[in-house]
Amino acid sequence: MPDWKIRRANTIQTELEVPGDKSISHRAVMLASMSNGTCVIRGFLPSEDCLCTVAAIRALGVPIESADETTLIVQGKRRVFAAPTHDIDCGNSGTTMRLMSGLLAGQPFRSRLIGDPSLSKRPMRRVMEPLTQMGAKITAEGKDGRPPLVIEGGNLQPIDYVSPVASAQVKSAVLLAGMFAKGRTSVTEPTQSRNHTERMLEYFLIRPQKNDLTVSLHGGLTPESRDFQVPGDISSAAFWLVAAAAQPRSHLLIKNVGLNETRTGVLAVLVRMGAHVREIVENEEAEPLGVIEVRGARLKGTEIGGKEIPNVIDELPILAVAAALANGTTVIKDAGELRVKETDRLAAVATNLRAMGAQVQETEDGMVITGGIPLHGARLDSYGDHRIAMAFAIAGMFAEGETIITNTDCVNTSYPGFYQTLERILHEPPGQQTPVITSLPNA
Ligand SMILES: O=C(O)C1=C[C@@H](OP(=O)(O)O)[C@@H](O)[C@H](O)C1
Ligand SMILES: C=C(OP(=O)(O)O)C(=O)O
Repeated sequence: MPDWKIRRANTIQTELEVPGDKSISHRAVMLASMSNGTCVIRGFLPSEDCLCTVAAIRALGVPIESADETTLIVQGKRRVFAAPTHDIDCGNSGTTMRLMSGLLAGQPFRSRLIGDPSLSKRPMRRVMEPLTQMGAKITAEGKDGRPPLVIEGGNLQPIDYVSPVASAQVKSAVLLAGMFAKGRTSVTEPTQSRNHTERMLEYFLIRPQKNDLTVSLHGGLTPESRDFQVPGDISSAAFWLVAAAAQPRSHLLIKNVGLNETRTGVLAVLVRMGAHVREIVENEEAEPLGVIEVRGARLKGTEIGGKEIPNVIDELPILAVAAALANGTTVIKDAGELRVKETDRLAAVATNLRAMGAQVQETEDGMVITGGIPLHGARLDSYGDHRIAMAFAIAGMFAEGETIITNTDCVNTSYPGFYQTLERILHEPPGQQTPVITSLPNA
């Protein structure tokens, strides 16, 4: 993909939808593959990360057909998989590697998981430790628990695992392995992370139990095959939410978007920053889904930390951009996990914001942003990280002069079509944009 060239944008007055949720798409394919029949997954996200999960599951002998780009038909294999004949390539996707590790830990064969250069630098001990305690043999071929991973599984014992990190990937890896263990496996996390695995296990009638920060399940059960609707990804919506929230007179409606309470922290933060945000859950089957409406305002700084962090973890780059556009100081803390994502997101955000003229002080586990200083265009690297590319495309919409984002192919890992929507918003003057026809009641 060529470099993106971005100029200051008009106000946004439009409505749009975002592609399917990435976390939920991965999990839907994995659980459907273990089920006892055919599952049709609608609204699937056809991004590179999720297609890695599809390829990984196909490599285990599970037939997956695509009726169209966003509809998959998965023939569940009742938790009995075939040994892969080649390495499983997880590409850029931490979720694929960590969740597949859990599933493969339960299989009586050897598999090898590889990733791209970015994934090959990410820590895997966090899943190796509990899965090894359960009885799987896992070797990391990279330094200090880095990929590739070689897994020889089967014959698992249940554990009660107390995770040192609030990570949905760790929790999900242990729960997926627990499906193959003899007895009850539990995971306790330090703070609530996204709960899609628990919700989906419930939907597929595995009936996990939840007690505060502990989730447990009985091994040996086969998920009951069911069709599944994936909602739009609120982490993808977050880019447009900030673009509208930070611009007085903007008005944006996002439809068919996931509103799971462990993912909507971005809305709470934008409200604290002074934006007018409303959400309505219209449908709740496996996952709540509905509409978000945002009206822009002059934003003000806030503090983001503690228990809120797992709920906004992927939105912190775009929230840092919002902070640079807001009046006053924003403090982001307790977010050290950002250093082990696709790139060191704290360093990448601080470097790029500074290149645009913002005042940012990076800390060990966050940053302090003094907002309100006008941004100017700059040439910015994405560092191969989709969320950095998209966050700074939005920053460019508020900057004087031209912003160039290089290394933009990475956006296909989570949001194919992002640039097309960006172009539509940049080039359609407010009067010609798809109008916001529906406004939520009492708007
Ligand atoms: O479970 C998931 O689908 C995810 C969990 C989060 O990672 P951690 O579990 O490492 O916090 C998040 O950053 C990632 O984008 C997706
Ligand atoms: C961190 C992310 O994903 P993953 O861990 O699956 O690579 C993300 O999408 O921001």
